[in-house]
Amino acid sequence: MKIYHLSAECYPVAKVGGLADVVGALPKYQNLAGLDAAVVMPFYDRKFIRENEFETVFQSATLLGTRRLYFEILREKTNKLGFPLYLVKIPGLVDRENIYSYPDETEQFISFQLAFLDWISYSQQSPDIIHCHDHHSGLVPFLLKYSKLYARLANTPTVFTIHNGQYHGAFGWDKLSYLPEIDLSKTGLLDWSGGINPLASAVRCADRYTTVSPSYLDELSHNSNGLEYLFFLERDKGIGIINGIDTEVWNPATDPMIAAKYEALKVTAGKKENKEALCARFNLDPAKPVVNFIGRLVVEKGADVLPAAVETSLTDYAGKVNFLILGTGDPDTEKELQELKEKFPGGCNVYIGYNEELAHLCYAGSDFLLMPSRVEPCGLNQLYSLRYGTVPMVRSTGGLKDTVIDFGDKGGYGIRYNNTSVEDICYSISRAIELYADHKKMQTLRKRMMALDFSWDKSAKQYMELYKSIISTTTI
Ligand SMILES: Nc1ncnc2c1ncn2[C@@H]1O[C@H](COP(=O)(O)OP(=O)(O)O[C@H]2O[C@H](CO)[C@@H](O)[C@H](O)[C@H]2O)[C@@H](O)[C@H]1O
Repeated sequence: MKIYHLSAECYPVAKVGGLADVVGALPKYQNLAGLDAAVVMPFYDRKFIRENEFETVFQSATLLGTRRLYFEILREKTNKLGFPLYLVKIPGLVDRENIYSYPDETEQFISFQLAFLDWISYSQQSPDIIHCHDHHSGLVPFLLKYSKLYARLANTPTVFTIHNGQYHGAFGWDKLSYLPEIDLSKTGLLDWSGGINPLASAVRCADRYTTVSPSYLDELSHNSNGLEYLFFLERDKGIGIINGIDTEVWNPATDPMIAAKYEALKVTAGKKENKEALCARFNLDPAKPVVNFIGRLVVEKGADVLPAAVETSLTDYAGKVNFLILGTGDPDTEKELQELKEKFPGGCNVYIGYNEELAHLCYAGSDFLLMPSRVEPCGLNQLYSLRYGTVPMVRSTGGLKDTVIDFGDKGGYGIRYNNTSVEDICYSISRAIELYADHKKMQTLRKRMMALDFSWDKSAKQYMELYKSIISTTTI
């Protein structure tokens, strides 16, 4: 079965967050299971691409309105990621350093999708499934079905996965001319609230859509930044499949990015060594619990309440807890966190920026991982923390609800709370401090967490079943 995954991110080529982790891992597991899965993504001026060898497998020109854009499809020569990796390069438009936030982002992602479709169309390919991820590739299901240019591919089965339903990639109807000739009676399938909405269009036009956890599928009809009614209407087309993690990249027994490798049997000693390295680097006290936050400093992740929650905890439980925050995002939150670092030296430290290696050390060396997310479609951080024997402290939402059981419940191992609020976070911190003091309990929980299996095997199987069910219905 031939599958193309289309995505703006893919680890280790270009990563901003969890989308990259999923697209960098799922195809690998699919190939191990006997499928033929490849990734197609935009070209970026980044280290991985500069340092690896690529060959041009196709070149042509596509039309974006009246602009004629030359493009190339490059393929990584050695399949070193465990799957074929293809890059769409369009000089001057899709060849820059950053992944997001250029003023012509709409033009970038539309032309990326058009070049991909031109390539498979002109080179007479017939993939069994085109699997699109998030809004950056959300126009593909519509274009396949309703553009005359791609009529040969009109019955190609498509799956659309929503990693983040808050971003839609919407743009105005004045840019309709960027699309090739389409069936104008179908333009309603592009529209939401008076604009072209790639996420909404993909939900309607893909054969099936998936969310990265079952709970998130339920939540989208209550909270999806204006698409609630659409998700209510299209509920039956959706399926929630929880993300897995790449257990080769995230493995404390072999991880080259941590200070000391460890297995479940030696978890106490292994974490101690990593914690000492982490505390030495950030001037924290290894005798106290280290509570860590890793992620984008945005409202979705509850980062705006972090400064007040950390300050209140460090005041109310003075001398009993340390905080370490690794993230980047909203400038006001960054500033408030930096101020806390000055106010509580030795109690709180902050690393503003993106640092993959440090993230690994944090999962290994922290005792608790705080995730007060308002929205969390799946969440990978809590899965990584479980793998490294670090207790996740999560707000009960989306994938966090589906993957973390409170240690007060039977078989539990994490800390759960209901609200993204200073009160709930501080109360959870008090529970963490108490738990940390009980060495025996901590050891039991660490072993329990490390024995959990969140590898891709089960989820990859669910995607395979989904593909098969779509193929069997589209070919009848
Ligand atoms: N400053 C920093 N330095 C180093 N590493 C950092 C970092 N900030 C974040 N990371 C890393 O980025 C990843 C974040 O993944 P998440 O799944 O938690 O969130 P994200 O919101 O990006 O993904 C969206 O897509 C994924 C995948 O489907 C869903 O799990 C999630 O809920 C959804 O919001 C992790 O690998 C984390 O370690």
